[in-house]
Amino acid sequence: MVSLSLQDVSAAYSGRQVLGGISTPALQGGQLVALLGPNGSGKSTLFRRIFGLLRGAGQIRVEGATVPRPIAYMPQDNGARPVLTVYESILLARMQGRRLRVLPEDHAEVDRMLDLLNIAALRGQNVGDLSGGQRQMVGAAQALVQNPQILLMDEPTSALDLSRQIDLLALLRRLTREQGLLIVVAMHDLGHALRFSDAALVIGGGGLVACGPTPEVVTSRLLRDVFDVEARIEPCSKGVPQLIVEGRASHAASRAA
Ligand SMILES: Nc1ncnc2c1ncn2[C@@H]1O[C@H](COP(=O)(O)OP(=O)(O)OP(=O)(O)O)[C@@H](O)[C@H]1O
Repeated sequence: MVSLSLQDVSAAYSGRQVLGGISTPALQGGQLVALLGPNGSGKSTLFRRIFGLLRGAGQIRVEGATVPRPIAYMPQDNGARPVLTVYESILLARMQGRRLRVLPEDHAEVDRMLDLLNIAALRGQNVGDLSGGQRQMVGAAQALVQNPQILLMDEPTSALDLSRQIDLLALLRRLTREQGLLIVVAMHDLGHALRFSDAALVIGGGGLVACGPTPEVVTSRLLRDVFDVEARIEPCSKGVPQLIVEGRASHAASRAA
């Protein structure tokens, strides 16, 4: 099974360090890991560093991979060329790092992704004519069509309506189980993190705040200390943990003073 571990990893832009000293235990395939942290804490930066788009100190270790390019990355803005059709842009993503000789199985994989993500109706449309949510679904298809063993997804549900957020996260979790994939998803919705992720990696203040099983990491205390939110976590009637938000922690503290 594939695994990813970080040892004392840092990242900088033009000499300005944004992240430092990030170490994690081996994140094992078969899991969905939520990457959490406030705006500007460095989630996208950490993805760029892991994917090799940024240099820095420390070690990024991938073990157990059985393909030459085990990692795929879905950035926040997928940068798909607006003049390409949805079908062409997914096919182009599949061909990354390979000679441009399209095989019948490549077409079959693109068709499979269109069906899997329920976007087959968009196949002939230009990417430039899509809505934000539709573009995001195409971005997910572009990442998945590469058949990675580790998938880094930067806020893949931020433009989706609620039912599509649930569908996509449930699909991603199913793929981790069925294919032994390790999927790391940067997200702001801590309720979704509680519901869909196995483990959570939290960054803030330029470093790692916590890494471990989600119910142990995403707690009222973390919400208060890292996100400045007063909240309770309670199981619903089906036993799924729910986040009940009361307000900003600092406002509550200043009212009490
Ligand atoms: N290309 C860049 N050049 C210089 N600084 C950058 C660049 N990209 C990001 N930064 C800085 O690095 C820090 C971390 O940004 P990053 O985008 O990684 O945060 P994030 O956690 O993904 O934020 P958000 O939740 O808002 O998407 C911020 O201070 C940001 O200004």
